[in-house]
This record gives sequence, structure tokens and C-alpha cells, in this order.
Amino acid sequence: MSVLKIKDVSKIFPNGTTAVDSFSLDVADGELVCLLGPSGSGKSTLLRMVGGFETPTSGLMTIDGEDITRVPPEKRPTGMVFQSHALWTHMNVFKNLAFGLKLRKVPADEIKRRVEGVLELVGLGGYGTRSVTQLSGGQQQRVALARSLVLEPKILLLDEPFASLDQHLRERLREEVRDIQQRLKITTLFVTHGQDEALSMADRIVVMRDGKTEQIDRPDVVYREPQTPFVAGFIGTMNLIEGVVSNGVFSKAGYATPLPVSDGPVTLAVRPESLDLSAVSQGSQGKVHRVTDYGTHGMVDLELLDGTRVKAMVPHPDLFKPGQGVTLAPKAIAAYRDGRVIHRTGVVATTAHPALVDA
Ligand SMILES: Nc1ncnc2c1ncn2[C@@H]1O[C@H](COP(=O)(O)OP(=O)(O)OP(=O)(O)O)[C@@H](O)[C@H]1O
Repeated sequence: MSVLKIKDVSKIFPNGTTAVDSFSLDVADGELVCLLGPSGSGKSTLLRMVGGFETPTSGLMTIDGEDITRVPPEKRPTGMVFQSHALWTHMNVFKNLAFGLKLRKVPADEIKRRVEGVLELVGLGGYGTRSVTQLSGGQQQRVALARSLVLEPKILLLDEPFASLDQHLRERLREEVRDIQQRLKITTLFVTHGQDEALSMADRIVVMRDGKTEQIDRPDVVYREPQTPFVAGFIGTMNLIEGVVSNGVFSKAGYATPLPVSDGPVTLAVRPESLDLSAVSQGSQGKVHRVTDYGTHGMVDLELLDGTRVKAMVPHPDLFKPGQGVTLAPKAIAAYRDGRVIHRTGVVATTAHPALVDA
């Protein structure tokens, strides 16, 4: 039973950079929350503050009600796994794991039991006597995870732990870590800038931007109901089409559609799979720039009459050729104004996973 609370935490570095800006988050017992955002959005700084490796400029952090804001890392009930795992190469796997327990004066027989148990858990049973230099990258990262878990932290902190691994291994480890996390029911905060990682692992995703929260929601909600154009553009492939609404009609470069919002500038968010195209010889609203064949589908790069570029997913790539005139029927998922959602259209994405439409 461990709950992490972060309340109005800010970090301003001595050079004046505000890395984290009045950030608040409650992570429930056993929950896995992903911090997702572009480079420089403050994810690592926030995680490092929870781990005690950076001190907040202001704010409060508690674990199970106890203030940990200024507690040194080794005294916190947190375990952190870094991107570069920094295993001790002069020690074998067992000793790497036993080290922290020895420091805590855990009796030898208990050390043996706990290390062996956790090695089994990460799929490395029997690897104790191996030198860590004789392990693959994925195995080393499992040892790094085991080294944190063996200390039985209340909160597990993962900072892009798979970033250095190839795609295939990353996907496998992602599933393994999620399994272990759920089996142990360990409250976890996970930093990534991989949206597929966040979408596939998290109970909730925090989309960060400039040290602040842009949206906190379940993965499917973040994907289907992005609150801001920033989130819409960040998760999956999204066309953000800027136009103007006048008398209930949205128009953009020769294209018009009813939109029940007040007059003014509007940004429509349209997934490529929700932008239907028709090839026409007259009255086109755009021109095909390029068609990419993805085997299962095609992705058409279009140029609208005013030069705006958008993407449309089509079932058969050979239906469209560069230079071909088209009309479009975009089904927007939402309309935004001044950075906030002002209208939801009820259109839902037809693909469950954004990797499908990444182009
Ligand atoms: N020690 C430091 N001194 C000054 N500025 C820093 C320091 N560490 C980080 N920053 C700045 O704080 C901001 C947030 O950095 P942070 O590393 O937390 O972002 P991030 O979202 O984790 O990025 P990435 O995905 O690239 O790791 C950035 O503008 C970064 O340049």
C-alpha cells in the first residue's frame, strides 16, 4: 500500500531554467503512471526529484503521507532504474544485487533468498554467478531492474529504462516490466518520450509540456480525447488543420463543413485514418504530393490549396498518384481554440494503436 503525492513542485535550476513548474500529481497504490512529453519538458527532472537526486525549489512530496521532499535518496523508500544502468562490472550479478542489502545489514541467508527470488522474477534465475559483462543489453537492464526491486521499494522510478535497446527487445521488456509491476502491485512512475511505450504500459499518462501538465488521463482517453492541440499533435499522427468558422461553417482553403461553434479561428484535429479522399479531375481541394506504401495501407501526403500539408490513410496506395487532384472529407475528432478543446465531434479513431498510423 503505497501512495505518492506530488504537490505544487517546482524546480528552477541556478541558470534560471524552470524545468518543472508547480506540478501536482497523485499516484495511487499499485498504479503505473507514465510521464510522457517531448525532450526538455521536465520529465527526468521531476522523476529525479521524487528519487531525491534533485532538490525541488518549492513544493511538497509525500509517500504514504510522509514528507520526503528533502530526504536523501538512500533514505527514501524509492528505487530508481536509469537509462544507463550503471551496473558494477567488477561484480557478478549476485553481488550487484546483494550490495544494497549488505549496506542495510540484511542477514546473509535473507540476502540469498531475496536475490534469488528477484532474479527468478526478472527471468534471470541461475544467472547469479555470471559477470555482468557477459550479459546482453536486455539482460543487463533486467539486472538493473532486479537491483532496484530487491530493496523492496515502495515506489519504483523508471527513467527511460529501455531507451538504449532495440525496438524488438524494448517491446518485450515493456511487457515483462508491466507484468512484474502488476504482480508486485508496486506503485510506479515511468518516464518516456515514446508514446507507444506510454500507451501500452500505463494506467494513466501525464502529458508534460514546459514543466507543466498538459493532460492526465487513461491512455485510451489521451488518445481519443486529447484536451489540447498539443496533446492531439503529440499522440499518434494527427493533422491539425487551422481554419476559420463563420456562421457555423468551418472553412479552409476551398474546403467547408458545418461546425457548431462560435465565429473565430479554429484548429481541427483529424487523424489520417479519418480523412477520406476522393480523386477528382475538377474542383479539387488539394493535390497528392507523395504516396507511401506501408503494405497494409497507404499514406498520402497532400498539399491543400493554401500549401498546408496533411496526411490521409488510404486502403490501397495505388488509388492515388502524385499530382492527382482530390477532395477531402475530414472527420475531425475535436475542434480547438486558444489551445483548449471547444467541440468534440464524437468521431473515434478507427485504429487502436498509433504505431499503425505513424508515418
Ligand atoms: N542541471 C541542469 N541545469 C540547468 N538546466 C537543466 C538541468 N537539467 C535539466 N535542465 C533543463 O531543464 C529542462 C527539463 O529537462 P529534463 O531533462 O527534465 O527534460 P526531459 O523531459 O526529461 O527531457 P529528455 O526527454 O530529453 O530527457 C530542460 O530545459 C533542460 O535543459
